[in-house]
Amino acid sequence: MTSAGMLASRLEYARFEKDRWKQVTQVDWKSIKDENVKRQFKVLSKLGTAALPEDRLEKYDQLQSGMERTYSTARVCNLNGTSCDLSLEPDLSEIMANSRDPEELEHVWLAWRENTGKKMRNSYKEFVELINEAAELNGFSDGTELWLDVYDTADFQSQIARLWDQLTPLYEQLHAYVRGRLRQHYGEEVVSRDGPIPAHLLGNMWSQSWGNLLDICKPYPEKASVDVTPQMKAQGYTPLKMFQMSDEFFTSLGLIPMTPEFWNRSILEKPDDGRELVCHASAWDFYDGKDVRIKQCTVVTLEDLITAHHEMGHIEYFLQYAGQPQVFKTGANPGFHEAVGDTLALSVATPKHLKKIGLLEEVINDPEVDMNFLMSVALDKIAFLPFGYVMDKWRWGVFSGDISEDDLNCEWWKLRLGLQGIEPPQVRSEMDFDPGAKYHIPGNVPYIRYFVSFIIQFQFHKALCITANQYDPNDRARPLHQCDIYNNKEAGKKLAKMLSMGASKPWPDAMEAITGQREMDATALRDYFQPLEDWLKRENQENQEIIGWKTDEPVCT
Ligand SMILES: C=C(C[SeH])C(=O)N1CCC[C@H]1C(=O)O
Ligand SMILES: [Zn+2]
Repeated sequence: MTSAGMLASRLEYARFEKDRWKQVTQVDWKSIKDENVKRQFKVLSKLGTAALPEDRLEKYDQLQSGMERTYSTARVCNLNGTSCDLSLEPDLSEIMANSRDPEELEHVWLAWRENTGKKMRNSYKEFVELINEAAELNGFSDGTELWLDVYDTADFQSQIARLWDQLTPLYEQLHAYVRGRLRQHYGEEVVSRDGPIPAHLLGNMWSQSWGNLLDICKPYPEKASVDVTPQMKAQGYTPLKMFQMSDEFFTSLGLIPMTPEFWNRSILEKPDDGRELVCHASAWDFYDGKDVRIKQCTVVTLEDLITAHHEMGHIEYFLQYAGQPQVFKTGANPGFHEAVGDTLALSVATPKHLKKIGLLEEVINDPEVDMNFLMSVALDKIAFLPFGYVMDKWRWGVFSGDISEDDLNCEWWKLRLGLQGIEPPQVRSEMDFDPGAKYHIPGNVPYIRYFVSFIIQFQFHKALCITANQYDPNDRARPLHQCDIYNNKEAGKKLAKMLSMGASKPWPDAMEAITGQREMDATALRDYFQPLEDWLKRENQENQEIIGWKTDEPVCT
């Protein structure tokens, strides 16, 4: 469909939404006794960006599709300039993951931002005005209030701040250890003893997950690591096989199998016919209980096998709540939708499960192999937390006006330095717009959902592991990080019960259905990583690593 065609259908749908909204506002729905019906009206009483006058909505869509197009068509040159057609997926992501040449990493890091964020700065400023205009038309103060309304939680932002405070000590231990290993690898000239970590050395274009540094950060380098990418390639894995394996995990729990429409209509590999595609992985619901699809430019790596489970989690959720009224066909809150696949992936990534599926020859019951595994999970899950927070803490500040439009980039780097303890390879300025180098900013996808997901997926995992008799808090022989719920129908039943609720009840009810708790709680995450946290404290003490980082060096002027 052309962008003009997409625009026309967007406007037509906005007209439909506005008509429906006008009808709803004429009903005294707040006095309806039936809780389920009242809840449906409450959802329909919010209009979102469709409240904008048509010319402003058209501008909103034009700005967003323009920024997304800039992002998804960006190409950069390699270090020596012999090729200038490198795209993010797979080229630049592969370099950021595997290159150990600081000069090449710095070049790719800078070139990507030059060709994405920097080109979007003015569009984004105008886009923020329209988000705030839509918020006010919905009776909210700004875009932040509009975005957080879906959580229906009065003190949501302070709950997030509290969760991050609880997890900062663990993050600082990991940060100190990783900085130490990177300093050993690259030398003190490149990585200091007490400063922030250079962002381009962390194995990922946005420093959001550090799992690609396992070769440098493995606690016991001489012992097996669980990055089974080589075995996947050696066994001739294909993207299709990766999704079939994920489907098999879901059905082993008694959950709903992927539909024929899914297999016939999904795009599981980057097309090689020159079609431009937004390669960022996504899952799509066509709301008929059968037509569900994934679009993912999958490569054969463990990282993409985990992402495949992440996206299949969205699909399973779509299928489970297909019987709900239309307005309830979504997650209990956006974090729930992001947590489903990751929860199952916590079982898939275990050495025990990788052996079951033939990707690990043997699982040596060796505490050092175990520590290597825990480190691989922490490099993704713990490293991610401050990034997940920064992405929306910055946008909340921009929408509310706490961050002025003249300070967009330097306020971004103040948060990146303060919360993540990372610094850019070169001092940045307000000529740059580095937030725009991350898909979810031009794509206008709220991000705190992933922070919420990384907390609650451990609550879900812990509850399902207890149900599957794979974890007993009082039995050290069965630690949480070794749990694999594969094939357990009881755990599957408990998960399905929560998923089938969709958004028909407030999210604490859905949380209670699976965990017995009614709030987000970081205890399960801390329990999972306890053995690693103890190890990190000993290791950092032995190596006299400094915990924390200096913030006096300018990162943006
Ligand atoms: C996989 C998706 C699509 Se819903 C995604 O955007 N994620 C999953 C983890 C965090 C975030 C990212 O890639 O930045
Ligand atoms: Zn997702």
